[in-house]
Amino acid sequence: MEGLVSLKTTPPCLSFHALPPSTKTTTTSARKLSLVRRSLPASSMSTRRPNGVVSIRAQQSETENESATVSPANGDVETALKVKEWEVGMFHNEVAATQGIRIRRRPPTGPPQHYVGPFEFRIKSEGNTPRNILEEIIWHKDVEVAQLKERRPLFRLKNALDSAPPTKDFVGALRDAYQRTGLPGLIAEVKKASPSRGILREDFDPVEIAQAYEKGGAACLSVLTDEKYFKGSFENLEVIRNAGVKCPLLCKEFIVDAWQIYYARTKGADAILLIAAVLPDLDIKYMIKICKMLGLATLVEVHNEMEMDRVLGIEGVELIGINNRNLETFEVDISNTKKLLEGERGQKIREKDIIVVGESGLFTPDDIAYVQEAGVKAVLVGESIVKQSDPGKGIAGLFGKDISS
Ligand SMILES: O=C(O)c1ccccc1NCC(=O)[C@H](O)[C@H](O)COP(=O)(O)O
Repeated sequence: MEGLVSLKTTPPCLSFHALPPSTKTTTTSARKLSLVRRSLPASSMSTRRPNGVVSIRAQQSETENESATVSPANGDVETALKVKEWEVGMFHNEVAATQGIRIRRRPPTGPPQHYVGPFEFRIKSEGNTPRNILEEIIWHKDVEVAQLKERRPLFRLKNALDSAPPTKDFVGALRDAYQRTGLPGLIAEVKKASPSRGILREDFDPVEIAQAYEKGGAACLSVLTDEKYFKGSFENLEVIRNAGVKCPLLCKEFIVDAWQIYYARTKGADAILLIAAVLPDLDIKYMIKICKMLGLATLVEVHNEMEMDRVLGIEGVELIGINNRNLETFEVDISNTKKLLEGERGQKIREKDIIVVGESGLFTPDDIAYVQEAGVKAVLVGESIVKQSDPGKGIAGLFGKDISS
């Protein structure tokens, strides 16, 4: 534990004995926790601390620390589950690293924000500070999804899933648009803000923007649902779907858990984004299967050669997005699309009849021509069109011609 940064309600010298009696450990609960820990695989018995399980004093012995973490108020089972959940997160980080994935699912030393009884405090260390914005988003998402799942467990979504109308054909819409116009099919993004650009549009009406995009010739729409970093929401997805928009809808979310896919389906999604920089192969395979079962398309997003090679090795991928934005540094370079489609990779993509979507940083007809020349049959565009007073007309500006008919 490297440093206590801020302490909200906690006394200056935080120690186990300073805590109210309700947070003290009972001998039985400590014994039960130790049994749970013993039942975990040997490889996972590291000294790192589990999420939500806090070691309070830097100099405490391991036994004392464990005692201090168990709260009878929360219950033994809850504590045991937290330990297991944390172990799974750590295992996930390890598997991901073997596939060249640099984004860790969870902070290796536990979250910076801690709660013990009525106390809340922050501990900052190298191990709980995200290395870049994508990692920060993912750590936040992991916690957010755990809370959402608790409120709406899968079995509660069942009715909404059973009564959801059939999904629309996302891939078919892109193919049709390409055939109709001879230009890449447009996935137009309903995007209010982004971490790299801040607020893109103050007068943001998701339905108005979606309808303008549809009128302007978009084949599909992408709706950002992340609230914290993009000021999007699942409500936006739902209102756009319920407003009678015919374009298939991509749920633009940072998926870390299959639960989000089911939830997106209940909110009107027709397609889901899976980010290879975040998800190991096994997760991608599993999630593609779930999507297929639910009638959803998947757009699997890559940023570099290694991710492209991994994704090309996965069966059942129909759409690959090449993001020109480095999600770790924000740098945008549209030549990334060209680089990843050269040589054998491009050949494999054509053989597999995969549609490639060029994503991010596309502003002009020349940009569109450049990525089309590189081999894309679809593009995903946000900033350059959402910022126009009439986003529909912005589409004509982007393509250099009216593509609505
Ligand atoms: O847009 C960002 O700043 C961003 C930051 C971190 C992770 C993802 C981010 N964007 C998601 C996207 O991929 C874009 O919204 C999408 O490709 C459209 O890009 P653009 O046309 O440049 O708005």
